[in-house]
Amino acid sequence: MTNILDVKVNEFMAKVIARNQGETEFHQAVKEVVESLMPFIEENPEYKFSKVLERMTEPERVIMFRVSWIDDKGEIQINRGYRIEMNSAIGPYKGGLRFHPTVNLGILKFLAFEQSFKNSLTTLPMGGGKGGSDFDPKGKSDNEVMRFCQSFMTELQRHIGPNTDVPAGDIGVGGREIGYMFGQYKRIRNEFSGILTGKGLEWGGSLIRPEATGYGAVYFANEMMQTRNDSIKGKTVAISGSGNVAQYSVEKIIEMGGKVVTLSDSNGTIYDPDGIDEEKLQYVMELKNIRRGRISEYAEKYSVSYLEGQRPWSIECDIALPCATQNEIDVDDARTLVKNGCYVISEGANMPSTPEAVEVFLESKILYGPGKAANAGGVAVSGLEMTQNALHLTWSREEVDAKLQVIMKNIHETCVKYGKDETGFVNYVVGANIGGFIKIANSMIAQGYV
Ligand SMILES: NC(=O)C1=CN([C@@H]2O[C@H](COP(=O)(O)OP(=O)(O)OC[C@H]3O[C@@H](n4cnc5c(N)ncnc54)[C@H](OP(=O)(O)O)[C@@H]3O)[C@@H](O)[C@H]2O)C=CC1
Ligand SMILES: O=C(O)CCC(=O)C(=O)O
Repeated sequence: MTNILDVKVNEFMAKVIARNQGETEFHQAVKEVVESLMPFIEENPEYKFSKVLERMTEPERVIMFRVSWIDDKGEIQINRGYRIEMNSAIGPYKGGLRFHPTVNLGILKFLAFEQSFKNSLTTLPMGGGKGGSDFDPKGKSDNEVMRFCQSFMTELQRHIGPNTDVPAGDIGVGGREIGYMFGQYKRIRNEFSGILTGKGLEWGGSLIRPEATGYGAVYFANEMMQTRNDSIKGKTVAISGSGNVAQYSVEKIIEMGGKVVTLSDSNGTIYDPDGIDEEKLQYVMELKNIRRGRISEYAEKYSVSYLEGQRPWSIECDIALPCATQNEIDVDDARTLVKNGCYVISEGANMPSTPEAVEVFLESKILYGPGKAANAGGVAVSGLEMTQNALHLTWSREEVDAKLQVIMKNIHETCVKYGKDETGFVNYVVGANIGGFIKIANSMIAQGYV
């Protein structure tokens, strides 16, 4: 028999799909949230009458612009730039910029939508936003990346500000790109202010911001495991990706006594059964952040297996940390992980599991931490960077890390509060969605029908 709530979800989604045609990742992100929230909204009619969810799925503002720049051969290149200003009910728009050839409107809208909930979960005053470009930094010289970033910021600077919209990094945007964009903003506006986070330490950045997403995802896994009197010590961990989030996840897992056996990039996976130790991690950081090489070089250097064109999910592990990109765990990967004994998933990436994969994790009753809760540590420390900028001071590494740990603990508690069912099982998807929603929804109602 069809459930009345399913009918309502389907009706809601039919409207979202009709208004946002072809934006499949956005539909996916919205559906997951609507499925979690529909029972809660039915029980709390003030949210229904004020159409909060309908308003939350419509960005407050979408900015799209041309980015022209000149490559090293003197040829003009044209890319498209975006900024999605999704929701400012609880603070200035906040969220990363992604530079990757797959970037399009639908992907950025899914990211901005998820970001609004994630930022609310941190308890810090940050609204949701996301942006980027279909520019591909791979294979470009530093000068080409600089010219692109300068052109991108020449337009973006009109739309951002420390109390308006504060972008940061995401895929393809790290310290180098943030530096070039910050320099261009300062040149145009003649103003040194906290308009980006992830800045260099010498010019307004926060200690622990580069580490924060990876560390936070590991802290979140640890919090989930503690509910079963378990810990990371002695566990085998599979990690995907080899960029910012993956690298600092490895660092924290090593520190907490676990063993990381995989890393990957878009070409393939390395499998190191002895584990990636601190020295090997330094090699990965140099390979990826300075030489900008491929992870296959790790396999050659340390004589371990390289699984060309494959993701890490066939490797036996206790804990999986997807830290690459959206939809990188499909239903078959999820079944393989569970069959092989994996019982903790903490998502460093945004929406890395397909809806069918999430269903497998929830049905198996493993500890599954969705990205909007598990990877909130990055934006949380961005929020702390904003606070330090506003106060014109800097906190020590220990202070920032302590605050990050408290924030991750609180996010976990919020998920438990709203996600625990009558059997005692915690559905972290439901918990994160309801926990993130309430603060935004109440603020939107208080601020009128805008
Ligand atoms: N940086 C942050 O603070 C935060 C990041 N995130 C999320 O974490 C994930 C990783 O981001 P981050 O580490 O910053 O990005 P980086 O650019 O530093 O690294 C991305 C990694 O993922 C791989 N990757 C990217 N796209 C694909 C793809 N389509 N298929 C397979 N592999 C891919 C890259 O491989 P290759 O080099 O081959 O492209 C690289 O190893 C993203 O989902 C991001 O949204 C979430 C919260 C905060
Ligand atoms: O630090 C930030 O502002 C954004 C981080 C981010 O892009 C994310 O949480 O997905």
